[in-house]
Amino acid sequence: MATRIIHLPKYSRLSCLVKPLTISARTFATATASTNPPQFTTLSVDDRTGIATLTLNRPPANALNALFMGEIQRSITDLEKENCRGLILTSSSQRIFSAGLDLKECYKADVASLEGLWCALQNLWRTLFSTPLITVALINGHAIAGGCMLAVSSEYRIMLPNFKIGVNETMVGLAVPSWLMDTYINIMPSRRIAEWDLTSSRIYSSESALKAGLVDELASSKEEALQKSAAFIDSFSKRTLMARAITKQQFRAEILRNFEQNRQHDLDIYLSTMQKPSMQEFLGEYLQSLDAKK
Ligand SMILES: CCCCCCC/C=C/C(=O)SCCNC(=O)CCNC(=O)[C@H](O)C(C)(C)COP(=O)(O)OP(=O)(O)OC[C@H]1O[C@@H](n2cnc3c(N)ncnc32)[C@H](O)[C@@H]1OP(=O)(O)O
Repeated sequence: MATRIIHLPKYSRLSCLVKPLTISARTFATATASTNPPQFTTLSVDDRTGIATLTLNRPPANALNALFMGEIQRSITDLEKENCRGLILTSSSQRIFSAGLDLKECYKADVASLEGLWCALQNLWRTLFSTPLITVALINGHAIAGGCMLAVSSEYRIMLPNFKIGVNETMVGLAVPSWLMDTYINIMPSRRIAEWDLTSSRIYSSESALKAGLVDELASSKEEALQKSAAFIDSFSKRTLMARAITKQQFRAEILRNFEQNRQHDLDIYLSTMQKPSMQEFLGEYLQSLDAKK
């Protein structure tokens, strides 16, 4: 699908409202900046509605590596500049929305690659979480860990039935970073449940995720989910876009500030955990167990 960029009237330009965050040199060094055409995503924009659909397309599992995350991040930034109104994030797979971080790239990787991966995750999260665009995750498959992060960083979640969603971070031996904890708490009805979920690596079915408030709606097909996503974005009239974007920004500002203050520390924790021999040993076994399912 070709990328088409729409031009909305000047008053709907939202990107100018967002006070730029202080971006460290590291961000630029690791943002996988490239002029290459997208490899793992397709982006389409409906000229009539101003709604963009970004489709994740890195088979088989939409596992998040640095290049893929950089691509998603850049698409969001481009859409902001071009005055797009809303963004629907979905998957080309009929089974997997995203399986989270690419664990195959965490296994026996050198420090520079691990650092590139984690910084790309940080940068993608910051862009998605802080965007003034109205964001909907159309979860048409399993959404695990980093996949769940994409969903909970969005403002609204619509999921198809019979899939799994959740954060199994502690189970794989990684602590949930505080900024992602905050992101999860931000959408869950209770902090207590959020703590329970994240400490116990709880994985929900679509149906139980709806009951728990982790997702907002279920849809029986992707078509229905697309309609519901558009209806959510359309529920905000053009007149309210600026006010809502500023209000969203205010709600999320403290989480973003905490992240900026701790991002180096957060990276250090990830690097030291990943380089532990026991962690690498576990990863090798875990990857084998995924393969053994066949
Ligand atoms: C809000 C807080 C968020 C905190 C996030 C913190 C930072 C993020 C950390 C992470 O994301 S760590 C990654 C954790 N992810 C997992 O543990 C998922 C593991 N995968 C699965 O459980 C299952 O694959 C699935 C997603 C439930 C799908 O199951 P299904 O049976 O449909 O497919 P599979 O045959 O298992 O997998 C297909 C294919 O994909 C490969 N694969 C799966 N997951 C990953 C992965 N994370 N990284 C790399 N590759 C993955 C799997 O090996 C198969 O490959 P092939 O054998 O077909 O080549």
